[in-house]
Amino acid sequence: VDVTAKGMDIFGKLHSFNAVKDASSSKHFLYDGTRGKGVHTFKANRMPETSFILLSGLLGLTGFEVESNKNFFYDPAAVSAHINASKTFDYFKNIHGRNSLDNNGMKLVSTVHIGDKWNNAAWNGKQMLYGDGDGQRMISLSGGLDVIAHEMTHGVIEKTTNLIYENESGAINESIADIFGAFAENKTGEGLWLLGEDIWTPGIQGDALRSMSDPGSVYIGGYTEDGYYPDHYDKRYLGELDRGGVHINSSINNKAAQLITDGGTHYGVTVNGIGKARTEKIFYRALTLYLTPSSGFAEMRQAAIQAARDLHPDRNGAPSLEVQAVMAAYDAIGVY
Ligand SMILES: O=C(NO)[C@]12CC[C@H](CC1)C2
Ligand SMILES: [Zn+2]
Repeated sequence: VDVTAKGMDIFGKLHSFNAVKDASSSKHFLYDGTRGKGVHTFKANRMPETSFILLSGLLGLTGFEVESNKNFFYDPAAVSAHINASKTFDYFKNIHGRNSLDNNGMKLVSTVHIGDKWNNAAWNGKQMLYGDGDGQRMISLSGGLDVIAHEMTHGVIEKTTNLIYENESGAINESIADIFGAFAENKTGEGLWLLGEDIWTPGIQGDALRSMSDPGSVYIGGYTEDGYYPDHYDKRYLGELDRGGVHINSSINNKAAQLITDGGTHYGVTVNGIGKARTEKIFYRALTLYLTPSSGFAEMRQAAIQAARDLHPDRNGAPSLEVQAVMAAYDAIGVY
């Protein structure tokens, strides 16, 4: 039976959400049958992430039902994952008309409390997995809506272009995950362009895992020449660490997306921004119609221009403002 349940998220905020009540045991579970084929959230009781990722990927293991006491749920990490998965489902449905990750209502399965103080989250091809963080570097990653939407976008990418997860195509994969992570979270102000800011270093305010508007403001250590995330194609990481820099070079395309949205001058190139509503449609169309599994930065530029031209045709032979913004943004990050 679909019921409305309540619970606190990891920030102590109270939420009401859909759950189901087992008729016989009258226990409630974190299953929301109102979105696609369902949003179902489990817990792993700190099973090591390596075995969980393997078993869930291979055998579809999902972990244990999260039970409530009457209809109040006392597992904040699970409540956060459940709420944020639902919000991301609604983002793809309402903004892009996409019915879950596969556009066929695919059930959204998440499992929290994976590993012991695991500072990470992952999409394993079947479901979302969340660590609790170590409490210093990160707290439960299910509390970060941008992180959850980032992971779910990996699922969307897999069901559409399936960009190869290494080198340039992997960086575009990561960047698209960041882009829709940011747009689904839809914060106003600086938080919009920060990734993981809600779950990153609880002791320090204002920092984040990555910045899309100012990649070079986040230190990444010895990967790049200056030790900071790159904000230009000429500064890309060319080594083989991080599967050829997928989480490093993604920042270059992230900067292009931020310039297309907000506008700005970058390395002397000025972009006139077109806003979030048009930018997110351009990237969604580029992802679902024009990118291919091996697409790198040059192909990303062409796909975004073509998508922008479809949505905002040339007028009297001149490119629309939206197409001009895309071209200028990719010029600004050195991708021609
Ligand atoms: O970029 C990622 N995965 O590909 C991250 C790294 C930290 C957040 C959770 C997982 C995002
Ligand atoms: Zn990712």
